[in-house]
Amino acid sequence: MVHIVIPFRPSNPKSRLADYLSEGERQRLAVCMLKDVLSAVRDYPTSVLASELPADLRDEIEPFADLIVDPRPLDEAVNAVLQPETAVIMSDLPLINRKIVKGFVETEGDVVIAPGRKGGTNMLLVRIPFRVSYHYGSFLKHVKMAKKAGAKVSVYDSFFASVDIDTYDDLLEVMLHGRGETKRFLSELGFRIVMEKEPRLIREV
Ligand SMILES: Nc1nc2c(ncn2[C@@H]2O[C@H](COP(=O)(O)OP(=O)(O)OP(=O)(O)O)[C@@H](O)[C@H]2O)c(=O)[nH]1
Ligand SMILES: C[C@H](OP(=O)(O)O)C(=O)O
Repeated sequence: MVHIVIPFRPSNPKSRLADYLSEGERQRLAVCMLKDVLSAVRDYPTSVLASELPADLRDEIEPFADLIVDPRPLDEAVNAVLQPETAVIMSDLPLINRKIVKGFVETEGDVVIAPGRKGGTNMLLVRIPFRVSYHYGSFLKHVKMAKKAGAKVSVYDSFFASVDIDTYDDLLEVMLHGRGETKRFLSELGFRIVMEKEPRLIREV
């Protein structure tokens, strides 16, 4: 069975949202998104690969996944645990669900990628030895690396899996499509959708 690894950095998360959310709000948002991802992968053995893990967070996550703490940068930490039949699923994908994860892990290919918008790698499944190289257009890098290794590459096409939460505009997608803890948290913070020619996100204070 595929083993799932979820990288997670709790310190100063989602810095691209710093103009809209306090650091405390961003930390809570990151945990809510992680918990929504953990709910989506609950049919598979899962490890959360955390850069650090304060005790309160450890207690919150432990019931749902094994915990690996590795302070090294993302690529190093993931490559240290990556082996065939591993799926790396990012912790900032609050719209994925069990059906999407099942379809992803059952997709044929030596390397299966669910791309993020703007060139990211939101979910990666490897059935061969492989090393990741995140950020800076990682989707194209990973496809090139896999093809250079002679691997069969499959792209898993999923809108919900493509929505990683990085910028203010991404929050609108959560309010439109979310059904879990992340949407509930943003609603508690006062975020609302204004139905105009294009739906618009506002925050009522
Ligand atoms: N274990 C581990 N996870 C990381 C690290 N950096 C990012 N992540 C996780 O990888 C996922 C995607 O990374 P980013 O989108 O860059 O997340 P982020 O660093 O919180 O966002 P920004 O501050 O906007 O770059 C997020 O779910 C992070 O929690 C790291 O150094 N170690
Ligand atoms: C982890 C990284 O996320 P991004 O920086 O694209 O949001 C990536 O997908 O390569």
